[in-house]
Amino acid sequence: MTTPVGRALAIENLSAGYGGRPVLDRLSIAGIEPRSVVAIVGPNGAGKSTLLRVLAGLMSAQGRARLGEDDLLDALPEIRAARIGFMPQRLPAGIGLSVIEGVVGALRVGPFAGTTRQVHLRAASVLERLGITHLALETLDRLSGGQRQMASLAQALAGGPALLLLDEPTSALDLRHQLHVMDTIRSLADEGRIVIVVLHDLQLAAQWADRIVVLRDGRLHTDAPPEIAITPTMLAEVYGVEARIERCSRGRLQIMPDALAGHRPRLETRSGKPG
Ligand SMILES: Nc1ncnc2c1ncn2[C@@H]1O[C@H](COP(=O)(O)OP(=O)(O)OP(=O)(O)O)[C@@H](O)[C@H]1O
Repeated sequence: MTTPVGRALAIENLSAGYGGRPVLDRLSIAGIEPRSVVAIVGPNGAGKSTLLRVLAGLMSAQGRARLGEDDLLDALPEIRAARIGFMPQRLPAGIGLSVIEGVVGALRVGPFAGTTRQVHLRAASVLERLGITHLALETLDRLSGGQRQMASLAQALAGGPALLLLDEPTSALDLRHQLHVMDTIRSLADEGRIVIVVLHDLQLAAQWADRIVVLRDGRLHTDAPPEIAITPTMLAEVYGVEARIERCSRGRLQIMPDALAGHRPRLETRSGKPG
């Protein structure tokens, strides 16, 4: 894939909501450099998807979100299409296209300029990169949840955008595909892109992200590298969970949730009865 020009992303005082109900509240995330993977984490309803939708231009907001020289909130649709690849939490149903037609469609609206043959070759190479060539002719509507996620990811990264916004790309995937997708995300960033990925799996976030942004109630709670962001205190404050954090033999963080904060776990005796 072509290497995009590196552009830093800066989010300043972003506020957004639905029908007058505020969700994001003056959210600022300082300079996100090209080649970085930023994991957005936080409890259900914290505003993670809303943040991605705002950055993708799918809802209006106050504040600024600058990608290089462009303010994404004011950008023309063609500028956004050229710069951003967005993978929603769920691909809309009722699309009668095959997997490869979906990728070709994404290339047609994006910045990729080429002959019909070039567009099809590019679409085929994207499917190959994700290991889903065998799904090329399957209808999107007839795929399993995990297969749909892979097809949706293929559409998002097809045009080689500078900024990739991925909303829970691994939530329906088996272990092997999770690793494949996170590995692909890492290599996409290493090519010069920014990848912002919403994840519920903190273990994956700790292993693959350069930076963890924790949202709580639409506000920034923490923005730091994994070793600093993921702490028992953060897990208690944000998720209401008591957890231990240890390092495995490879030095990676291991998160072990023990109980809801303030609740003692029921200990089983050998006889299987609570002790
Ligand atoms: N289309 C919508 N209309 C009205 N309110 C919405 C809409 N989408 C989301 N919300 C509300 O905005 C808040 C934030 O939702 P959002 O989907 O951004 O959270 P999230 O952090 O992505 O959650 P999850 O982890 O459950 O996916 C929630 O209170 C939700 O009810």
